[in-house]
Formats: sequence, structure tokens, C-alpha cells
Amino acid sequence: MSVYTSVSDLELAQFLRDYDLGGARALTGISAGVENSNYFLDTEKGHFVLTLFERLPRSKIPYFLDLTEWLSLRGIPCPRPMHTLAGNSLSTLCGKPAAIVQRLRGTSIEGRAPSVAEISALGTLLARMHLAGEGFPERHPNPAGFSWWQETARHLVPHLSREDNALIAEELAYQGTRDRTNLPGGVVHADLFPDNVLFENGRISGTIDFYYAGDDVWLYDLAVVANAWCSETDGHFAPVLLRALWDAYVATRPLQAGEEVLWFPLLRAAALRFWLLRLDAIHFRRPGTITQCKDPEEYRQILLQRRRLV
Ligand SMILES: Nc1ncnc2c1ncn2[C@@H]1O[C@H](COP(=O)(O)OP(=O)(O)O)[C@@H](O)[C@H]1O
Ligand SMILES: N[C@@H](CCOP(=O)(O)O)C(=O)O
Repeated sequence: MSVYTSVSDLELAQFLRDYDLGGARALTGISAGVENSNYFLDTEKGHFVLTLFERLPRSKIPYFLDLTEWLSLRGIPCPRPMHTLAGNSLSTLCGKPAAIVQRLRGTSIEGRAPSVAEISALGTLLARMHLAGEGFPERHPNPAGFSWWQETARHLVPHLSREDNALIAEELAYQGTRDRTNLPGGVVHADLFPDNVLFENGRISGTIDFYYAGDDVWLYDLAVVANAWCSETDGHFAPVLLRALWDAYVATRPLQAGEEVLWFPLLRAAALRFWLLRLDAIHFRRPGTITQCKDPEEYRQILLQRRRLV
């Protein structure tokens, strides 16, 4: 269970005095998630999620809280941070940076394929999220971009087979020659996998886990979603789902000239990113964390399939 820091009743009561949320009614550890200590928190005034940040440096956290506040104020269902009486969204609990955010309703579809209606809703929401992020004043270049791929690939060399190292090197060389500089972009979620989207009655009621968000080209975010939601177990695309995702996205944010030509390279980039991330998680487990390692092979297959498209 991913609760690394226990919070006593007394500590919670003192912490809540800084907010206008009333007294605590229940605090329940959340078992999913790997980065932070998360609790469902019920108070006299509502239902919330309490997060103690275990790894992110304090100075990096306001970007994510400000972003989710910005997006939620613009109609994107994501966790709106609560403010203290002094007006801060970031606070301190048990000596760690901590925040209380709105608890969103709904459940993820993890473990089953999405319906066409669900994937259409996701395409629309992603496009709305991109447009809603326009004007967000804080800049945060995607920390998992090209330099991160190169550095991660370098660290992994001694741990991988000759074939896998060659595949990664080839893909990096290919990606290095794709010019994305003129593509439209802005804020991207960059990890909108099925476990990070909540549905209620067929509608999207929440998007969570913005901790990989940053600035990048928008179509890259759609590529992340396409690979994560529209792939069969052998890495092939499920064409009906992919079409529904694409159509819904472009209906809300019509593509600009020059974007579509980079779609296949971006699908490959998104596959490489998550293959490397999963390899990194397996070969360099962070001490003290309960890492739910996801299968890197799934993303190697997706990368191989996407390479056949170009
Ligand atoms: N704002 C929220 N509303 C409802 N459920 C949430 C919210 N935030 C997190 N959760 C639940 O907590 C789990 C872990 O959250 P997540 O952000 O993925 O954790 P971590 O950052 O530790 O990886 C999610 O799978 C979801 O079930
Ligand atoms: N969605 C990624 C894993 C990212 O980790 P998270 O637990 O922080 O969402 C994957 O499937 O590899």
C-alpha cells in the first residue's frame, strides 16, 4: 500500500485548522499509486484527497497544483486544490509538503477495453484540456523529452540485450531527425493512461496524476493516449478505437498544417518513452518505494508495431 507516512489524529486536526474544511470525519489510506502518500479525507465540509509529497522537491510542486487549479476553473474535471485560510494550496504535514485536493467521483476502466463512446469522450476531453491550458502562465518543459530518453537509454545499456540496445539507439537516431519545432503545443498531461481517468455514468468525471505534465507538442499527448488506450495485447492498434479517438480529438481541436505528418513519429516517440520508463523502473527501483512495475515488453511490442507504420 502506498502510504509511506502515517498521519496521527492530532497531526491531522492541527493541519486542518489552517483550512476552512471543518473537522476530520475519516482518513483512509489509498493503496493505488506509487509516488506519494495519498489518503481519502472526509471532513465536515466534503470529500477530499490528502497528498503528502514523498519525492518531488517542494519547489516543483506549485506548478502541478496551479495547473490543476487553472484547468479545473476552465471546466476540465481534475482535482482542484483547496487553499488554506492564508491562501496557500501547498502546506506542510508531518514535515512533508502536503496538499488537500477535491476528491473526484467515478472509477477507472482499468482492466478492460474502452467502449467507442468512452474513447470518444476521452478524445474530446484531451483536446479541451489542451485548449484550456492555453494561457496558463507557468512554463515547465516536458522533463521526459528527448534528453531524458537519451540519458535513460545510456544508463540502461549494461542491463539490456544487444538487440534492445540497438533498437533503442536506432529509434533515438530516428527521433533526433524529426523536427517538431513548429508543431503547436502547450500543456500536456503526458501520462493519461486508463488508471488516470475516472468515468461515471459513461462520462469522464476526473483526470488525475498530473505529475508528468509539462510543455510539449499537443499531438504527442494524443499519441500517448492512443498507444495506452487503443492497443491490442500484441501492440497492434484496435482501428475502431483509434479512429474514434482521433475523430473526437480533431473535432474539438482541428489540426494545423504540418501536424499530421508527424503523427507516426510521435506514436513511436510515445512508445519509446514508456518502454524506457518501465525499463528504468525495473532496473533502477527507488529504495523505499513500493513500485508496481509495469511490463516493459508491452511497450517494446507497441514500439515495434508503430515502427512498421512508417
Ligand atoms: N482527486 C482524486 N479523486 C479521486 N481519487 C483520487 C484522486 N487522486 C487520487 N485518487 C486515487 O488515488 C490513486 C492514486 O493516485 P495517484 O495520483 O495515481 O498516486 P501517485 O501519485 O502516488 O502515483 C488513484 O488511482 C485514484 O484511485
Ligand atoms: N502510466 C505509466 C506509469 C506511470 O506511473 P504512475 O503510476 O505514476 O501513473 C505506465 O503505464 O508505464
